[in-house]
Amino acid sequence: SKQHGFSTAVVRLENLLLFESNLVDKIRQHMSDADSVREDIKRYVDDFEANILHPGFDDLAYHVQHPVGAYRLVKRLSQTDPGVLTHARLLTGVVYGDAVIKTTELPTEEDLRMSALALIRLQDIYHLDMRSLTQGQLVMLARQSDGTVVKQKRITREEPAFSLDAEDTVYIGDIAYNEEEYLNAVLWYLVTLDLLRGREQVDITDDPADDSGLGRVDVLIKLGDTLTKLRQHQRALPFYRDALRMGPENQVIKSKVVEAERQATLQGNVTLKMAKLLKGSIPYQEDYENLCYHSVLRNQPPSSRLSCTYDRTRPELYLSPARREVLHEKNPEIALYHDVISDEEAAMVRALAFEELERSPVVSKHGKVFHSDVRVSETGWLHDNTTDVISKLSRRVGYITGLNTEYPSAESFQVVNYGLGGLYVPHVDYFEETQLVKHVNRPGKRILTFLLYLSEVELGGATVFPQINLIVPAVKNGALMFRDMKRSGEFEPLSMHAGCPVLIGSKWIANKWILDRGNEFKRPCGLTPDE
Ligand SMILES: O=C(O)CCC(=O)C(=O)O
Ligand SMILES: [Fe+2]
Repeated sequence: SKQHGFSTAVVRLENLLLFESNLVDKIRQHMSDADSVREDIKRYVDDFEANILHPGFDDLAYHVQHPVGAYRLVKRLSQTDPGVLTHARLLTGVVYGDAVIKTTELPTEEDLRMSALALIRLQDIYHLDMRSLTQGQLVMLARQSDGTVVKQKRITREEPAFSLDAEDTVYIGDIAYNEEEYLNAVLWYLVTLDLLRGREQVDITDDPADDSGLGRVDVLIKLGDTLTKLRQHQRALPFYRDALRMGPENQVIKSKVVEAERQATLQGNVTLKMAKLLKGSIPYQEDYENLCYHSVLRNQPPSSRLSCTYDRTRPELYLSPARREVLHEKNPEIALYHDVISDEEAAMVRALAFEELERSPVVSKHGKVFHSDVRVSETGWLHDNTTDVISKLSRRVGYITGLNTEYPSAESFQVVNYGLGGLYVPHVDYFEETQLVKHVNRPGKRILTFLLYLSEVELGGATVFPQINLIVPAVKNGALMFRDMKRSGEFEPLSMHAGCPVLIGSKWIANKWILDRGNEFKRPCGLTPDE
């Protein structure tokens, strides 16, 4: 599989959009110099401007940090003829990236599919109102157990407004259906019907199919089929019947109605609850999703501020103490440090890592390394000797933690940029014996995680600990520290943690894992074995 893509690291989309806006500027210039350009180039420029330029809105990055804006960009470019961009580049001399690249790499069909999955995931976990979502607005719903909406919270800026049309929403519904996420598919198909209805009202021609040929009948059948998959035959029936009304001669629809009627009768009057199917492979999935949902709904600093102290325990920290906020006193000890790194340093780390970024791996129970949507991000490793900035930062982590951070007592920095709806589901950072894969960078056991937040995240992307009910917001330039191993040398299962899906933003972090090697004597035993 491909080692990177446009939906697995938001920074790639940011770069792509910068390149495009530069390119379009130059083409415009070219045109105003009275040179004519090819018709397809003109169309490309118009399309770009219609999608990206919003009067009074100059935050270019926001377009791709917003999941609907990003989806639109990926879709537009995955359908753009690469030849057009190649020609435009030759015409203007604008380069993509640092070097002149022969073929401009554009988002693919797979990128579009992953962008759709991101929207499905975000809508699901953050309970986003569908209709608002199609208008590019993120509105969180709170539902009571009986299904009534009790609270709504709008969480996005008003400008710019991106939108999804019926063609988009039915495509996303199909992606959900193919992933067997039927409950999600129903939502996307329902909003598609809604959009088609709205379109019919403004459409004077009485054509039930829209420009793309998508008709109401198709969507009604999809709804019926999806509800059938959910064994909701009673609920499927009205959709099949509506479809039949629009095409009374259609034998396929007729038989669907008959079959649904038969199944509904068999089922009797019991209405099955349409509950979300937890696939069981994600530990603490419900707690995780709840914590993530609340982290955005509340959008406030850490819930438990036990104490905040200035760490001056070491002379190196005396002049510039790291502000230390204790989030969990022990078992495991968890602290948030503020202003560990400067804006300039963070920018430098991001830039250095960019060249190294590759799709993030996950390690199975049996030590197999693979890619999965339980971890949507790209990672790049930075050795201490990369530059002075990195070695200085590594030493600083050593001062703060009181542990040795020099190889082989610690791993290199693992820098991460999350993708669209990027997340990392609950996991522990330590490796069990069965998982010990050969890794040159990991000559020991992980005893402590030091996680630096290298960017602001506008919405979402908190770090959460599902077993101890703790939310840690991604505080730029701050660092989260926790123990993966008890002082006695045993694993600390309560260190299980996760990265919540990024709703809006480009989330960057850097992990420094400190190993037992060479830190044995700096890791005195606690007073009790479980400490
Ligand atoms: O991004 C986060 O908040 C958590 C990341 C994490 O747990 C990891 O990279 O191991
Ligand atoms: Fe982790």
